[in-house]
Amino acid sequence: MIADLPTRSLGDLQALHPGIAHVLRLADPSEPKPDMDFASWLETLDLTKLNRAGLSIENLCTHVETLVRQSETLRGPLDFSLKALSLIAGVDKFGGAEAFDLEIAVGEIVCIVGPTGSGKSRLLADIECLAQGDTPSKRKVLINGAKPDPTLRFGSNHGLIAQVSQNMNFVMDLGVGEFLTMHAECRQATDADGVVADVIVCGNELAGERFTAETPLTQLSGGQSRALMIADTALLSASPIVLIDEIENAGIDRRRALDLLVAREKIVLISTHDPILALMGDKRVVIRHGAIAKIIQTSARERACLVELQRLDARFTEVRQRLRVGETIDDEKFEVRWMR
Ligand SMILES: Nc1ncnc2c1ncn2[C@@H]1O[C@H](COP(=O)(O)OP(=O)(O)OP(=O)(O)O)[C@@H](O)[C@H]1O
Repeated sequence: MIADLPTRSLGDLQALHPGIAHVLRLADPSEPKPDMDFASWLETLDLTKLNRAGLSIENLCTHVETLVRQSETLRGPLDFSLKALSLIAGVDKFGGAEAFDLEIAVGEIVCIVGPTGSGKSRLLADIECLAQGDTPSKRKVLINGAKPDPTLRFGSNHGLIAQVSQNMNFVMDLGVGEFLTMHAECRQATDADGVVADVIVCGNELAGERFTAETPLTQLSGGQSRALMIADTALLSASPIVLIDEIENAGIDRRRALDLLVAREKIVLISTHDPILALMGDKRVVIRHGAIAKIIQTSARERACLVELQRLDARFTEVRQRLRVGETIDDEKFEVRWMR
């Protein structure tokens, strides 16, 4: 959880993002309590009523936290331009020295690979909190080659990093368009309607399955919500560093998603178990026992393999789609194509 969230007043939180005011009202329709802190307010909630509204303390906290982070990343441009992000080596899970530092330039995509539990999310979390030797991995993060200004680190409004997390369950009873309009307003976009329409078009290109401005957020599928958040991060967020904890392989156009983010001159780090995504990066970082064990530049031959893998993936997607809609795959024409 964001460190100071429990002690922030409801009034402060509401002022941060109109979506937060909406969620708080949903959970507690009684008189507003602007002076009460978030933790004390949670204790006053009636769990039965909360459940009836489709909420729980856990998803309420996750949601408010997501919106607080979003309001931070929706802020105006930073007052400096990001050129490079560096991760100075720390220690592995056994306290042994990590073998490599990591240098990432603007416009680069870095994929983080490694077995389950090896420490991929830890690496992303180190970047997210601009670690300074004070996390289990003892890594240090540098911005443009220097230790980040403490205001960037502890000011809860730094807007340097946007995170697209695995947990994108919306609890808000809002349409996609209303939700995006709130973002555009927070961001003080000059053409809010235009940018909202662009995010919806992009989200649809990524998701495959169409949604509209009127689609309620709660009805989006996992893939659609992820696609919406990626389009929103690319087009509306000012943050130059984007952290993504896996993009589902079902249904999202991964290449387009990455192109969209990189076109905005962002540094993108993706933790993934997906071979296609892993090969789409400029380089991939291999994590073992909590530390960087290798940094591999994606070679021309690997890129050629990627083309072949994408061809197979397209076939696989086609079979999935046909089976999903009740078709069979035993017609001769399809078999001939499949064997090619
Ligand atoms: N260098 C380290 N030192 C100490 N603990 C670490 C280190 N790296 C990772 N860990 C811890 O190991 C556990 C597993 O790490 P993490 O969740 O990052 O793995 P992961 O590779 O993301 O797993 P998955 O693929 O299942 O999502 C976490 O509790 C994490 O804090």
